[in-house]
Amino acid sequence: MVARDVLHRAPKVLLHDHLDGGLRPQTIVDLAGVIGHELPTSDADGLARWFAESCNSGSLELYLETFRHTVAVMQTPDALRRVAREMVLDLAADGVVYVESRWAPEQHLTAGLELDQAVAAVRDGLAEGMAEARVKGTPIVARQILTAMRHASSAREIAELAIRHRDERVAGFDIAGAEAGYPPTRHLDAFDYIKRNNGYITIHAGEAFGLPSIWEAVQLCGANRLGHGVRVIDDITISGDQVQLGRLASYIRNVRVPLEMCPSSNVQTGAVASIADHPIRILAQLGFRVTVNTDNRLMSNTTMTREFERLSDAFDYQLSDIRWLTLNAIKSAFSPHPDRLALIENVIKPGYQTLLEELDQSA
Ligand SMILES: O=c1[nH]cnc2c1ncn2[C@@H]1O[C@H](CO)[C@@H](O)[C@H]1O
Ligand SMILES: [Zn+2]
Repeated sequence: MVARDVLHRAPKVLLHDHLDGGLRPQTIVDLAGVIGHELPTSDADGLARWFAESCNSGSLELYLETFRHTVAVMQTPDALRRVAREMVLDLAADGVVYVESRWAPEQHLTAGLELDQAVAAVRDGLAEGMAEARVKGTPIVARQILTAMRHASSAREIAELAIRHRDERVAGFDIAGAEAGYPPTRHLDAFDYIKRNNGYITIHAGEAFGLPSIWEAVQLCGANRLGHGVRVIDDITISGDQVQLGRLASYIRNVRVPLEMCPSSNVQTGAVASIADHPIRILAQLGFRVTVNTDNRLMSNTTMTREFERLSDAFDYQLSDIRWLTLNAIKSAFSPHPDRLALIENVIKPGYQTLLEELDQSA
């Protein structure tokens, strides 16, 4: 098991974190006060508990209902900028050196914002957060992923928005929301648009629904990464020390499709029974391109440090395992290859080297 302090200091990479799932409780209270939005409680600690408890139902649909409150307070450029800036600062303080933060612009238009304005507000918040983090000595690279809601019909418009802003810190395109009943192929035209424009796609798939969703995402929609993807385990048969991969699982492993796994979130929505039962362990052993993510820090009352701590507890992961997971993540980022190499060589490898040497000396 790796000590919390070591995990905290280790450079970390976060590919799957929802901007509207990571607000500071006090910020929700502040912003709700300004617009007169009614919250379950106006006490920040009480609100943090309310989110975490409401999200423990074992149902993705109930889990998603809580976003009503965070989305409600993120409807103006000021609010979006503040939330984005604070997200960057909170992650930098947790030792995250690279983040792709996702959110669904179509959910932020109720006060009259235009899609492009909303994206610009988040871009400005990211820039402010990065500049402040650099001054604090905790540099971080922050980008956004634009999500379309899978039950809605704006996906093509959001795909165009993502391409239009790709040179302004928009790294890629995603779909999220309730999975059962809303297969990825509902939005084929959006994915097609992204592909034709050489953009990048991640798809929430294999979380609340199984292999057909994963297959569509990868083979019909051209997903470069899978959000969660936990159910790929359904295509793997294990009996004793015999392991048999089905064609889909083999394909995903062979072409190195990154799996954005979110352990705490998966337990809350019932995708897995417990951290100890999480398929991440076996998938990592089998050599899948596994990454570790927070999904929604507010709803899961978590951080990257905490996710690694829980895995390290459950599976006796060592710092070398955390390093492998982090390298998987940065290799899978939607940023230019030379930028990723620079982060690996200048930040991630040296960061782990220092920590590993410290651990050696104290052993
Ligand atoms: O784990 C998840 N699975 C599916 N959808 C999610 C998850 N977490 C958040 N969202 C959805 O994504 C929207 C944009 O950020 C959120 O508003 C929420 O509805
Ligand atoms: Zn998610």
